[in-house]
Amino acid sequence: MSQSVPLVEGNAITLDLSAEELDAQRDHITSFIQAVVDDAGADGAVIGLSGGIDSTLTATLAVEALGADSVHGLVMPSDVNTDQNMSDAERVAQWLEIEYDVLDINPIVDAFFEAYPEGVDDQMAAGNVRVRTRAVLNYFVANAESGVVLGTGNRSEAMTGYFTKYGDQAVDCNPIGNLYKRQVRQLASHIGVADDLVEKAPSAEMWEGQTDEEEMGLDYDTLDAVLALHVDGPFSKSATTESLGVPESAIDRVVDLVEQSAHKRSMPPAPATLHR
Ligand SMILES: Nc1ncnc2c1ncn2[C@@H]1O[C@H](COP(=O)(O)OP(=O)(O)OC[C@H]2O[C@@H]([n+]3cccc(C(=O)O)c3)[C@H](O)[C@@H]2O)[C@@H](O)[C@H]1O
Ligand SMILES: Nc1ncnc2c1ncn2[C@@H]1O[C@H](COP(=O)(O)OP(=O)(O)OP(=O)(O)O)[C@@H](O)[C@H]1O
Ligand SMILES: [Mg+2]
Repeated sequence: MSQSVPLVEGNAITLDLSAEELDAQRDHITSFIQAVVDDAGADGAVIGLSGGIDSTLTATLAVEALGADSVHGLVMPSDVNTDQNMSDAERVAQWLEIEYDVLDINPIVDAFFEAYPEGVDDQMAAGNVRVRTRAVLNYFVANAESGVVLGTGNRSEAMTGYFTKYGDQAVDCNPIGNLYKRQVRQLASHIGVADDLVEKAPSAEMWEGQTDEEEMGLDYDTLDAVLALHVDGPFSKSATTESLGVPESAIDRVVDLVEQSAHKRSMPPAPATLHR
């Protein structure tokens, strides 16, 4: 199955995967996780659990790939996480029967804020500190337990740069990185994740009340379709506009997000070697 060529029948876009395709994705991703852990010579995997669908699906597939004894979940509340999400994160760990710890990141984040109080009122800067603090803890556990850190980034986030550089992106692999967000939900539902988790509004929870769709100014179904048709696929701007019935401004917004975030998808550049 190709992710780079969207399926279009007439004017209907079928980003949706069939049951056979979802089974194939399930096998493909679990094989990928096994290969990453084997190649690293690691004993298992560490994953942050947020109660959101990306970490829930990734953890579920990791358990299928490695066994529950080889997956360690970290639930890392801060004062801007909802109790509902944190209890959902614990519920997922219990459902999967994996070892997990609840690590309060507030004291760590506060230490950063005390070190540089000038940044505290900058919602984005402060939110990114929360995200990067979790990355440090993921690697603390991975180093100590000879594990790899499983990322939870999906294709829609990767393409738009909707992640914190060296934060939730600081991982050893992204098992669901080939799936658009809509397909993440489909696969999660297909493999038996509870409906309330599949249907929950996506949120980075970097500040109170944040939702992905509000911040991006786009709903995921539109974003995914524009990515699949126009950015990954061969459709022109006008053909995409016509097929989806969305304004050109939505296409421009997506293209802008993709272009502006190019720096997040490559290694930090250095000047070319000067020959002596
Ligand atoms: N052109 C360029 N070339 C090289 N580096 C460049 C650059 N432009 C910015 N930078 C660097 O990148 C920094 C900005 O990037 P970054 O620090 O990531 O911060 P930024 O992209 O401003 O914010 C992170 C975004 O990701 C979203 N997010 C984060 C975490 C999780 C989730 C989620 O869905 O769960 C979503 C969050 O809501 C926000 O929209 C700048 O401070 C600068 O250091
Ligand atoms: N409070 C938290 N505790 C542990 N891990 C977290 C927490 N918040 C975020 N993470 C990690 O950061 C990842 C990125 O967050 P993101 O919001 O994109 O994914 P999600 O919460 O799993 O799904 P959704 O996008 O639907 O909310 C999470 O999947 C999880 O691995
Ligand atoms: Mg989330």
